[in-house]
Amino acid sequence: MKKVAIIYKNSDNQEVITYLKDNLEKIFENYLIVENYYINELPINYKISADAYILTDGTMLYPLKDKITNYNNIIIMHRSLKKQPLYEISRIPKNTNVLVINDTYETAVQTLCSLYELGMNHINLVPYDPKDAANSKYKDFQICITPNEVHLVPDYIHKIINIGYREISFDTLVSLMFRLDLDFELTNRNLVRHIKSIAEPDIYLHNNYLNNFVKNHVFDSVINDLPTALIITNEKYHILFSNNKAKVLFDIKNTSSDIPLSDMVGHELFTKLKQEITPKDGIVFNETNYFVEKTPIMLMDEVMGYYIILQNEKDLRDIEINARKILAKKGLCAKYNFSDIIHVSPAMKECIVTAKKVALTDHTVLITGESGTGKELLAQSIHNYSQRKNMPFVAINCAALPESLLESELFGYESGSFTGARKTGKIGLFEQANGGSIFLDEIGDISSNLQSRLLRVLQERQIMRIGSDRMINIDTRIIAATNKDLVSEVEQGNFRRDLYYRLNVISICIEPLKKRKEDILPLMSSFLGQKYNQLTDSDKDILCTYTWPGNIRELESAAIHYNTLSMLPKYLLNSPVEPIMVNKTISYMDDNCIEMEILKIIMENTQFSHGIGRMQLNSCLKSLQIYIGDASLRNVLHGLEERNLISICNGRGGTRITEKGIQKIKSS
Ligand SMILES: Nc1ncnc2c1ncn2[C@@H]1O[C@H](COP(=O)(O)OP(=O)(O)OP(=O)(O)O)[C@@H](O)[C@H]1O
Repeated sequence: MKKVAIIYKNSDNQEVITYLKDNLEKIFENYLIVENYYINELPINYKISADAYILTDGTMLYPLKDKITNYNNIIIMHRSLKKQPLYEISRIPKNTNVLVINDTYETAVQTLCSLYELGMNHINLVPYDPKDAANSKYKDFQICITPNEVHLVPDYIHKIINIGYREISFDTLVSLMFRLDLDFELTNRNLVRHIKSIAEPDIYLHNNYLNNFVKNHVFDSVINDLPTALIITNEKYHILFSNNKAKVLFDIKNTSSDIPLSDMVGHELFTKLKQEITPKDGIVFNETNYFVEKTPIMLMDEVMGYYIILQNEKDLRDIEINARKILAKKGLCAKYNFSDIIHVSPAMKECIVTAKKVALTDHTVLITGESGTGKELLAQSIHNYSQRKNMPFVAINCAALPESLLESELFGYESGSFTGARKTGKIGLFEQANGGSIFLDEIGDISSNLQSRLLRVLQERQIMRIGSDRMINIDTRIIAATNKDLVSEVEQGNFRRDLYYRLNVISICIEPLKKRKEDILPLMSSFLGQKYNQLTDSDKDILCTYTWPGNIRELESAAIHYNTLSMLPKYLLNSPVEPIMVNKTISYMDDNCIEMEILKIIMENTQFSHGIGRMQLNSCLKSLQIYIGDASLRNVLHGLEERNLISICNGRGGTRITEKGIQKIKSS
């Protein structure tokens, strides 16, 4: 604890003396004790021993010449007025004569000067001399200002403005704080409180101090409460600062700086930290993984020190999980990963290989495939495999909304831009997905107006809200999907060619389930779990031979049916679309091979006068162990006829090969 001596000329005004002592002790709390000394009472050879001396008047320096041990720590006390009463003084009418009454003429002059310094110069202030109280020159005054010396106010004064005892000025307190090394959080906080109650002419000093206090306070608490350990060292790796996390991690108890870092972190880690560290290098300390970053602190070309950040790998992962939870709550999160895509087929494998490659870039992706083949699943997996995985994933089905609504959903709008628009305006999905990905499902269904707006987004990477004239930059990866044949849509003039080229940067086509039958049973097994073992061979045959027009979505429904009722849906059993299979094994011919086999049989059986009937054709197929139902066969024949490969005659004429059909067989 430090000792401060406040030195007065005499002990006449005990109330002020007590007030100032209390004032000082209140601000510095337990860090100092105050003792009062009065020059007129000091014995001749007495030496005042203290850490700092506060003189209430500069003229006291001379008489104190031999009584003070350390001249460097003398501070002349300045005084300040309280803020509150100044308002009342400012309302006194202009040019009014006002008496300033204090315990002495000198202190009255000091108070008067303080008032003028604070801008109270609209009134005529006159210092009062208590020793000359009878002087008639004071008799005309009706108003007085006094710092708590009400008992000295003469009777003829009508209005007394008591401004209370003057406080110790801010500069006096700051000077004391620095000289005695009392720059602590607590003293600073008390000083800030004190500043707020006093009025001082040097407002810049106040504001500077306050701003610095706020800045330091914020920096301190932010840096100390950081979830990462932070150490600042000098160029010799001596610790200058360590935040709370670093103190706990390395058991840094000594608060004084300049401790060698090696003493705290051990030789092994110190050697690593001294080396060049690439961003996010990993180290192990106390069996925990940390990512380390080391940045030199430069002054001109010289390294002055380093700041080192260590981040617990698990904390990082937790942050990631939390961020995902928040996005998930808002529905802006991709759930699926590539590992969720169940497949064994080479076709799907190839899709995933391509998708993984493209995920690591920011290119636009176009996913095509029939409905329910897993386009959204693939889109989500691409997002989650990309650098953007912790940012939003926004999906929208472009076919589900009318054009105007889709436009406002995608681009957002400014407040009041159309009837029914929200007052606050609305942020569009492109903006919401900023930093992440947007999945535009059923892109083939958007109107020509939206096609041109989308083209602009793809080209400029900027959007403009409806009703706004301001372009907003967006950093959103676009993944589009469609079950339409976009090439033929372009040919028919339904889809802009330029937009198609912009979208079709990398395209991934997911085959329908009927073309990757190997995936059916693994998918079913995953949907059914344990119950899969109850499927009979015949059930499996049915599953594998059905053509699944609804693809995996339909397969999922069939699994739910089986799970609930322990049987496959009836429509599968009685399906008009009969199985097409070879050798009853789970290896299947694709539609093209079957067509070719049928074409060959028709050619072999085409005579001048007649062709081959369906019954005969089917038995020929069976002899080749190709089993195909009548409805399916009719479909295939119809397709071949449409392409002029065969001709079908009614009645006994049967089906015959055409010249084009023969050419097709020859060229196969
Ligand atoms: N390979 C797969 N493994 C596991 N589940 C899958 C697979 N493919 C699709 N699914 C599931 O099938 C359902 C349909 O998939 P998804 O919505 O991704 O298809 P889509 O092609 O986007 O359909 P649409 O074109 O109708 O929007 C989803 O429940 C999805 O999880």
